[in-house]
Order: sequence, then structure tokens, then C-alpha cells
Amino acid sequence: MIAAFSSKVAIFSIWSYWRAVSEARQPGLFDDQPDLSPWEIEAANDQLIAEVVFNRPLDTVYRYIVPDEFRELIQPGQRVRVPFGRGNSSTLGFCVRTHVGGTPGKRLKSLAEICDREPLLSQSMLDLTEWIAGRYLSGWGQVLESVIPAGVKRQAGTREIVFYRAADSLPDIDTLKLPSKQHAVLNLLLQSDDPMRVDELTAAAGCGVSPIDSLKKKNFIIPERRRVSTHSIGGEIATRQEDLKLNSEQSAALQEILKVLRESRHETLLLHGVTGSGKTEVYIQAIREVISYGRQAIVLVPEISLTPQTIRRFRARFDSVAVLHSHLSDSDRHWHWQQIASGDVQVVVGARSAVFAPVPHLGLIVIDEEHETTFKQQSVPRYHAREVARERARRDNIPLILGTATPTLETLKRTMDGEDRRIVLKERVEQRPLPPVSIVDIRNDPFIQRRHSLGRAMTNAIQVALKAGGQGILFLNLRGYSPVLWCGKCKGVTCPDCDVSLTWHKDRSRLVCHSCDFEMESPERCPTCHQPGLRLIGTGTQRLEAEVINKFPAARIARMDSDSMRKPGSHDEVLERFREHEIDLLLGTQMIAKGLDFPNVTLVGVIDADTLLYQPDLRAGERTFHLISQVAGRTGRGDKQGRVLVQTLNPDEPIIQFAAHHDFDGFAKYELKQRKVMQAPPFQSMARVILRALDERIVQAESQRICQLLRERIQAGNRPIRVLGPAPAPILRLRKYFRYHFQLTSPEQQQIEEVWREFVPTMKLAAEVDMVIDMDPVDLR
Ligand SMILES: Nc1ncnc2c1ncn2[C@@H]1O[C@H](COP(=O)(O)OP(=O)(O)OP(=O)(O)O)[C@@H](O)[C@H]1O
Ligand SMILES: [Zn+2]
Repeated sequence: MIAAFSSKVAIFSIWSYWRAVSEARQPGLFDDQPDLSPWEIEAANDQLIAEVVFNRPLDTVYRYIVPDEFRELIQPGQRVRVPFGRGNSSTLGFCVRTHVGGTPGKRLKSLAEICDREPLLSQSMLDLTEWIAGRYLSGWGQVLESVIPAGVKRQAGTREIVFYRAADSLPDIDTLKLPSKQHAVLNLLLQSDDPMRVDELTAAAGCGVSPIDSLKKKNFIIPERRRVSTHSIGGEIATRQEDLKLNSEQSAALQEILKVLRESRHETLLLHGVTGSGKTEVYIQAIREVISYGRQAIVLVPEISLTPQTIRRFRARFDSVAVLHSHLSDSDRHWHWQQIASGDVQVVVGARSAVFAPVPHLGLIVIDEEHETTFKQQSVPRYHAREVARERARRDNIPLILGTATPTLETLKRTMDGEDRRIVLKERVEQRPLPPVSIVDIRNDPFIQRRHSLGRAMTNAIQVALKAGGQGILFLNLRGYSPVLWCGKCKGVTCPDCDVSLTWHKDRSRLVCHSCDFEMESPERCPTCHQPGLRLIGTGTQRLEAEVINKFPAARIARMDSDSMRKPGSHDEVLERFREHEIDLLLGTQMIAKGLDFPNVTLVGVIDADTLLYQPDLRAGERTFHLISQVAGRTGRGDKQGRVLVQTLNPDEPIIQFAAHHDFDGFAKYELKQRKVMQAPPFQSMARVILRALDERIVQAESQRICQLLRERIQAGNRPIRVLGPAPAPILRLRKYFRYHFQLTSPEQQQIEEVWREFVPTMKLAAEVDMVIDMDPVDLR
């Protein structure tokens, strides 16, 4: 039995903490001061300078003089307030470095305040954020702003409390002739090693607050304001489990990892194990070793896998596990951050941003389901947690483990080039076979022709599975009832703000745009041509649910997609009911495709293998392969044999064939060949630049101009970079903005980085246009 955390109260002293304001603000400090006397030069040489970055897309590090009263307080990693720009407006920034010696002749402005008593992150994390800013072409300050949780900056979940201590050098207490209650209070404080709170004092002395007040007035006791945590998580109690006995493949993999660990060096190890091969058990036992060294481990998982099941799996094995997921309140997040930084946490399990967890002695990083695209952040800074983890592990001389049944081609290629090492688990645990996968050609299926979603073979297979007491998972990657409302004349009804067709949500009787928040009631007539006779085309999970209920009235059915799982905890609740076999058929989107480990699932049905395949995206084939392999992997995980049916209109499509034969290597060879011809990742580095404006002509002209200038610069510098585009983005209009994009590819990522840095300050972007650059983009829409 273990509590995840001790309920220790974190105490932070408050004095001199918040806003130490300098009186010495000096206006007009950028004025030229040409003739300097020797003493001015000497004074400049003595100055302490703080280097400050701001939450802006700028590279520049600004320098400020640190006034004498802050000399002892300033530390890199603290936030500071400084006058910025022409108007000297008071601006929050991060101090990233300090050094002694100003530049004689260039008068600098002075720092106005230090906002944090302690640095918000360690020197090594500060260095890592600098690396991220470089690698992902964003401002250092932007990275810092994003990496440090809001709750940590605000010290959420803490409050100020007054503590008392006895004054120094008091005469003997008995000579003071105090009233008995005051005597009791003072005596308590003299006996106590630590200052005490008012409530503690009154309880212990059996008095009210007035004796405390009187003692304070006489200066016999001294108040001290301190910041204390208001947190009180007991931590979930998990039943302790012993580590499993590894099979031979697992042990061999573990030994490889331990070897790197014991040699205290960095290596990235791809743990490429088929679904159900027991990768998690290998991580757990590697972490066990790390903990025995007094070090900590970080385990990154996709957000969707942060279910109580996963968490319990770790809590059952380790004494103190911190879980960082996106639903944490600011104060919980702050509290966890403190616990982690204090070294009290052995294992941090979390989604993407947990890669920044401030563990003091990191021993290992694991990324589970390495192929998941959610490890890439889709807003500035657009980092990929895998690359950040690799860099962090490299700097700390520790291994990084990437676990997956379907590695990304980027990761695979690194192992082929000898940069990373691949460790393969070919077999499922207990020699369970991988399930047989049947590709079902639905082109002439009589049910499909009658607009059903379940073809004849699928319907039969469900019947058979249910009859034998098995459970089924039906996967369809489209939520809503129907993705298209069709007008014979104008085609699909689209969102007024986006070039996206509206999806009919029957449960709410609304048409919804899946790209923005737009919703409307379903029109009787086409909004464009006003003709009646609109038709619903295509199937989403709601329509599939209706059909399943209709065809299998006796079965217990649950639908799992982001619409049905809005309530916090509902996802876990449904999974728990499925585990308990209170649900026979679970249908849903990718939410059900991944990571689930339910032994009684004997049938997996992929309702439509084609939806993803024909997306205008370089990785459409790869994603289709991943999804089919992952969802197929959910069956045959217990004693019962499982089977998988994949409905498709393209039964000969190689990607689908490879997935059906569990042939990752065949898939990889086929796909890599095409990528090579396309000069695409993983053979080349890619950056995508997106420009947007409300006026299409402006954004079009501006992207042409920018591309032209950039091409000229690339040519002048003789750099091996290709520029593809500009072109309208696949979704031209999104949230009212017209979007154009272009891509830069190069065999050397560094080249793109360098040219972009040179280019941006020179390009003079039109004010109406926004621009972002996405290094290693995973979303090309
Ligand atoms: N050595 C072992 N002996 C018996 N059972 C094991 C062993 N190792 C793992 N298992 C069990 O096998 C099941 C599958 O393991 P796990 O979920 O770790 O596989 P995985 O490789 O991560 O699968 P996936 O990639 O499909 O998520 C789990 O229920 C786990 O407890
Ligand atoms: Zn929209």
C-alpha cells in the first residue's frame, strides 16, 4: 500500500519576494553619449548586466543594468520587469544570463523589478529551452513562456500566512513578568525550532489571539510572512504488484537498455515490439534500475492514454508517481512541479509537456507510442517532444527509449543510419499469435450498396463474436452522424468561415464545423441556391451507432468519441465498464484504437480503411498503416483467439495489404522508396511556412513576394534548400483567414535554420499578414 505522495507542506518564504521595486528608473538611456571619461568606462566594466528575453518571436537577447540592490538577488531563470521599447513600457521578461561588464559608450536601461524569488527553472532546463528556440525557430522567451506552467508562475495553490518566532536576544523569560497566557505563548516559541502559525500557538497555549498581539506590540515576538501550499492531495492508493517475469525477448531488450544505463551514456533505443509484446513491462523494469540509483524517470504517453488504467499500472509498481495531464488545475500543476523539483517523485508520467518536468536527477526518458502525432505541439513553440527528449537525454548522458509497434519513418531511418539502435520484440507475450486480418472488399457488398456501414461479412463476424461471448471494437475515424450535407447543385454545405464541409450531429440536431466552433441548425434548403432536397452523405460514429443498435438489439453498446466523452471521467468510466464486460460492442474514433489491453476482445472491425488514405498529406499512407495496425492489435490479447476485419474500397492498396499482414518492414521499405523519390522526410528536413490574411489577394501576393526573396537569398548563399510553393493550403480558408503555404526542404536541417534566421529580419512582412514557420510539420492541412 502506498500513498503517491507524502502530504508534506511546502513552505516558501515570502519576504522580499514579490515586486522589489527599484526607485532608480532612468529615462532616455539609449541616448548617445560619445565622450566618456575614464571613470565612466571603469564603472561600465564593473556593471552587472542581465540578459533578458521576451515572449515574442524574436531572437534578440536584450541587456539591462542590474541596479546594486538587485545584485545579490538576480539569477538566470527568474522573471524580471524592465522598461522596453521607445515608450519604455514596463514589460515582463525572463533573465536568461548575467555577466559582469557593460559596453562603455552604449548606455543601457536598468532592470526595474525581479518578479520571482527563486529561478523558475534550472540552468540545464534553461539551456534546453535555448536549444528549442533555435531548433524550432521561435523566440527563446516564447519557449520559456510555454514551458513553465501558468500555475508555477502564479504560485497557484499557495497563500501567505503569518508565522511568529521569538525575538533575538530576549532577557530571561521569567524576568519579563508577563501575564500567564503571554508567558505560555512566548515559552512555546522559545522552545520551538520553527516559527509557528497563529492557530498552532492559540491551540497549544490554550488562548485567544490577544496575548499574541500584545507580545508583538512589545516586540517580544516577530512576525514572518511565508507562502505555504494549500494543497492536500492524499494520492491515490494503489494495490502493490510485483514485477512480472520477463520472457526471453523482453529480458534481452532490458539487458540492452541496462547496459546503456550502466555505462552512463546517451543512446536512443527504439523498442520496436508488436502490439501486445509487453513493452511497458520492459520500461518498468528499466525504471526500477534507475530508481535504485536514486534517480528519476520521465514517461511520456499520448494524452489519450492517460487513463486511470495506465496510471494504476505505474502506481502499482512505484512508490511515488506524479501524473501530469491536461486536466490538472493550476494549483495541482504547481504542486506537482514542486514535488518533482524536490526529488520526491520517482516517476513522472505525462503527456507531451512532461518532457519539461523539473526532475533533479534524471536517469531515463521513455516515450510510449512514439508514432503518435500528439507529441508534436501545434502552437508556438512547435516542438516535438521526441526531439526535445533526445536532446535532454543527450545532455544528461542517459538513454531515451522510444516504444512502439509502428515506428515513424523518421525514427526507423535513424536506426538504419546507425544513429539510434533498434531492439525488436517479434512475439506477443505468452506466444499469443497476432490476430489474422481479413481485408473485406465492399465494392459489391449488398449491404453497403443499401447504404449500410456494416457490410455482410462484418455483420456476420459481429454476430459470431457476440454469440461466443466475446467483445468487439468497431473503429471509424469520423465523428458526428454524417460528414456531408449534399445539395445536388452546389455540392456540400460548407462552413461560412472555413472551406470545410459541415458535419451533421444528430444527437444535438446541429450542423457543426470540425475545424472551428461554428454550428447551425440544419437548413431545409441549400443555403446557397435555396433548393430543397438536401441529402446526408457518408457515415460518422453516430450513424454507425444507430445501425449497430438496430442490427444487434440485444447487445450492450457504447460509443466513444470526443462528443460522447465530453464529461470529465466518462472515457475512463466506459473503459472500465468494457473491461467488466458490461459492454459488448465499443465503437468509436481513434480514442479506441490505441493502447487498450482487454483480453476478451475477439473482434476488431475497421469500418472504413480509406478515409485517411486519401488525405492530401505526405504521411496519409503512414498514418493509415499505423491506425490499422494499432486497432488490429487490440484483439487476441487474452486466451481467446481474435480476428480483424478491414472494410475497404481499395483492397489492393499496398498500405492496407501490409497492415493486414502485420508487415511493418514491407510497409517501411515501400513507403521509404516513395519518400526518397519525393525528396521528402525522413530523407530531407522540412519546414512549412504558413501565411494568412483576411484578404486572399494580399496573402497570395505576399507569399509570392516572400518566396521570391527567399529563393534569391538561398541562391546567393548557394544553400542546398528547395522551396516548394507558394500554394493555397489544402484548407484554403480557416476561421475566416485565407491561408497560403510553402515548404522548405533540405538534406541539412541546419541550412533551413540559418537561412530563416538571416531572412526574417529583412523581409518586411505586410501588416495584414500573419506568418508562422513549422519545423518538421506533422500537419500539412
Ligand atoms: N512477461 C510477461 N508475462 C506475462 N504477461 C505479460 C508479460 N509482459 C507483459 N505482460 C502482459 O501482457 C499484456 C500486454 O503488455 P503491454 O500492454 O505492455 O504490451 P505493449 O507491447 O505495450 O502493447 P501495445 O503496443 O499494444 O500497447 C499486459 O496485460 C501485460 O501485463
Ligand atoms: Zn469552420
